[in-house]
Order: sequence, then C-alpha cells, then structure tokens
Amino acid sequence: MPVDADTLTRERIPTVIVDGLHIVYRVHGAGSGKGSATSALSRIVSKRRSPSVREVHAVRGVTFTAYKGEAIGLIGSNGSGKSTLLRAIAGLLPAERGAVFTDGQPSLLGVNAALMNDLTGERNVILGGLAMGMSQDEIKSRYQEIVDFSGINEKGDFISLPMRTYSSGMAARLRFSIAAAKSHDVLMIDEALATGDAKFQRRSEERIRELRKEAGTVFLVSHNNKSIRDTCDRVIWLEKGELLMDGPTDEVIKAYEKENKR
Ligand SMILES: Nc1ncnc2c1ncn2[C@@H]1O[C@H](COP(=O)(O)OP(=O)(O)OP(=O)(O)O)[C@@H](O)[C@H]1O
Repeated sequence: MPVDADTLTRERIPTVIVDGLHIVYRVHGAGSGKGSATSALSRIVSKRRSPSVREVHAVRGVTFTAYKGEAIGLIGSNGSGKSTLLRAIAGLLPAERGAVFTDGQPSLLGVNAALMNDLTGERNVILGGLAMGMSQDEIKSRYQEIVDFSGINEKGDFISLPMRTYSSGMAARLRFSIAAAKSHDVLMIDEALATGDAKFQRRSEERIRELRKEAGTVFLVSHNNKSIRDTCDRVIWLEKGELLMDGPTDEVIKAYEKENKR
C-alpha cells in the first residue's frame, strides 16, 4: 500500500525501547537467620554454604516501545517493579539481561530525587536546575516561576529556610516544580502526584499535559487511578516484575480494577 505524506508526518517516533529487560537486585549480608545457631546447624546438616548474597529479580523480561508525545502510566501492586523499571530507564540500574534504548536523556523525577536537606529551598532550586543542565541565567529567569508553582511561599517565607524544615508534601512539591521547569525528552514521575494537596495535584497534572505537548514522553507511576486516567493515554500493568497488559488507559485500568475487586 502506498504511504502518503500525511501518514509519514504522523509517523510515530520511538523515544524509549525496552527489550526483554531483566533487573536483579543483589542484597549483601541478608542471609535469612544467618547468625542464629539453628540456621548454622541446618546449614551444616544440609551442607549449604552461607547465603550471604540474596537476589531479588524485580523486573522479568519486560518489552515495550514508547513514542514521542505519549504519556504512559505504570500500574501494579506494591513491589511489582514499577519504580525499578523507571530507574532502569533512567540509567540508574544495570540490566541483568536485555536492554534499554533511549533517545535523549531521561529525567527521573521522584519523591526520592536528591535535594540537599540542609540547604535552603532557594539553593536547592539553583542546584536542581544546574543538575538538569540549565544555565545560571536560565535558572535566574525561571526562579520565581518555580517558587510560585511550588506554592512553598504561600504560608510565609519558607523558600529561605532549610529543606529539613519542610513537610514531606512541601518537599515533594518543590522537587516536582524544579523538574517541571524544564522540558524533558523523557520525563519520569514516580508518585509525585500522590503527594501535595488537591490544588497542587491539579496544577501538576496540567503541567504534565504541557510538558507532554512541549516534547517527549512522560512516564507516570501512581497508585491513584484517577491521576492516571486524567494524565495518560496508555497504561502498562506490571505484576511480579512481568508485563501483564499494555494498552489504552481505559482498557487496562478496567482490567486492573476488576482484578483488584476480587
Ligand atoms: N534497593 C533494593 N534492593 C533490593 N531489592 C529491592 C530494592 N528496591 C526494590 N527492591 C525489590 O524489588 C521489587 C520491586 O520493587 P519496586 O520498588 O520496583 O516496586 P513498585 O512496583 O515500585 O512498588 P510500590 O508500588 O510499592 O512503590 C520488590 O520485591 C522490592 O522488594
């Protein structure tokens, strides 16, 4: 079938390819009951060696392709491998088997994103901006916007106080605001929407939609199905590290909710 120009311009551009990915954590010195006399005796009797390294196989053979302009929600029960998958896409975890290919630098915006607790919110905005590759001038021009978006100063001059004086919701809002100040090729958000109050959640959802328009691909990990419905057009459902379902948001969330009602 001939391909017309219109079809070509609408052609989907891949931004992230995850190919048969396996991620294994190795926990050192975590042998069960390692020090106890009974476990030592049972090891001697069964001639087992001391189990000093335990392996957690967190992602098991996951394969999918993400395209430019997509917002993809990751869902699944606790410990199903969602955060691990995001960290692997961000290049923070090595693949045991398989591979991740990305176009551009993926940025992971999580509740655990590293900001410095002893520094003021103001210093963290500057450091965070620099860490994302923004220039001093760019940060200066966006500074007020970031602070306003975070709403940190709504109840007093908190931005000039150390981050350790912030509530966990305030800290999460500032992290989100810093990361959302820049357009990203691939932006990954881990539970960011679950923190913050309803007003901030609405603001951040709006910003995610904008970021999506501006550039690349957005991944969102959340236990809040409404956030996923409002933000994402595609959903990947992980369970025990395996990809259970990948499709349009409505279809996947419906199946997920049905499974979880049992
Ligand atoms: N640093 C780590 N070391 C060892 N095991 C880990 C580590 N981080 C996660 N795991 C394990 O990997 C598996 C997947 O965890 P992960 O945090 O990716 O799940 P999740 O789907 O994001 O969970 P949640 O919804 O609770 O945030 C779990 O069994 C967890 O115990």
